[in-house]
Amino acid sequence: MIRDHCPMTAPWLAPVARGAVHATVEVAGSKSITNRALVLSALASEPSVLRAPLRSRDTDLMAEALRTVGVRISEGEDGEWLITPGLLRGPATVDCGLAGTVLRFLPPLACLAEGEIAFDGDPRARERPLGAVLEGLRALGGTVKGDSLPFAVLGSGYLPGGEVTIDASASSQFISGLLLSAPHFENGLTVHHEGAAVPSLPHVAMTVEMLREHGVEVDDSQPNSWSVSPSRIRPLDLTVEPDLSNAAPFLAAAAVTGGSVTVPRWPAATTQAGDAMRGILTRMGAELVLDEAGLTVTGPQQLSPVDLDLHDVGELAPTVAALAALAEGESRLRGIAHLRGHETDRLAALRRELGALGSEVTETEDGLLIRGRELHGGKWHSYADHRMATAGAILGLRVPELTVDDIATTSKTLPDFPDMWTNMLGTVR
Ligand SMILES: O=C(O)C1=C[C@@H](OP(=O)(O)O)[C@@H](O)[C@H](O)C1
Ligand SMILES: C=C(OP(=O)(O)O)C(=O)O
Repeated sequence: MIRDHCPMTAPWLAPVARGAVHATVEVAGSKSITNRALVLSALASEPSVLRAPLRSRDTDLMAEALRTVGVRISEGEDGEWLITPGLLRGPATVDCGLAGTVLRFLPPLACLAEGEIAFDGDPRARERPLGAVLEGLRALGGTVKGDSLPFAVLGSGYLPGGEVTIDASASSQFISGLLLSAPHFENGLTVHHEGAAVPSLPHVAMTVEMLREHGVEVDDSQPNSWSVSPSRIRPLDLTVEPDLSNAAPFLAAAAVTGGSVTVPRWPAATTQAGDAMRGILTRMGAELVLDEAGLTVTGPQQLSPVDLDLHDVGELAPTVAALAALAEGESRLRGIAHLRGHETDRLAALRRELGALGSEVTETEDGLLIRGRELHGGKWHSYADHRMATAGAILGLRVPELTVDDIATTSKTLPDFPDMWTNMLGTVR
């Protein structure tokens, strides 16, 4: 039986910054890297070690799902995950929660298991786009009952694989999910995308890089086409980078208060989409330094509006929308129609919630126009969306009497968020 994620009932009064925020904030591991690493470790030829993994609802769901299909995952003394691959088998039930990565990365892996693997998740997960993945798996020789959540994969321990064309314009995770399990498809995989542009391509680049780093040959030399040769996956020994998209609200705190926030261990090179915050904050007038201490952002007196195509980095949109609402002038966020299929319809949610605080927001076909205005307090609804909740917290730094209805929903990727936020504000001056 799949349970709904239980929201915290008491509304959270977002703390107001009484001055410029000055803090160093350690941010936990990347969700995207952790969940890819778990899948690859489950399919690797020998046991793997995952150091500093993200522990959150999304990553715990991924680990639990892999355990239910036969993978051994235990925790070491320093919080590292030790992952021992096993024979993949059903019957099993996978709870996807609201995690796009579990929903899109595990059906291909389930096709490699023997027996029936049933999938379900939160009510909203049933609405998130998925059909192209299941159709693609059928075309590759898999047996799938159903076209969206709940559905079941009837595995025979073997998937022929080969060539398939899908429309991945709703989510890059359709491509990443197929690629991650493809080394174990009998004939490997060539997946072509046909349709409007694939969003979030850095996430596909992350998948390709992690596969290559562990001995898998991937050809991504042609646009909209990816080929994976059948191969063994080398075991992982990986230290997970901090989650740069989760770091974004803390950096935003410096930007909106004219303060200064450092996030240690910011990687010099990365495939994480969150790294794009550097360019975005610079365009909004912040100063950035990347050195041995990490990334330090120092906010300007007044944020400048921006015109941004966020197609590649859509998961940053709620944070950027909060910044735009506090900037002077009109900002335009483009290329993010696919956000309508995220944890909630993020375009509608941002329009509604920012509008309710007095912001002037227009929803366009592929984004938002946001005019910075004096805002007033009110109730900020998070719609079970961790990034809506953190966007509310950013606004609350400058807007008194703003309450976030369900701050606990941040546990999807950042379980300590409320304490981290309050501790950061302990160093206001
Ligand atoms: O593969 C991943 O780890 C992700 C891909 C992106 O999904 P979409 O392509 O659906 O936007 C991103 O928004 C999500 O937060 C994580
Ligand atoms: C879109 C997101 O998550 P998911 O992995 O569930 O798609 C996100 O974290 O912003």
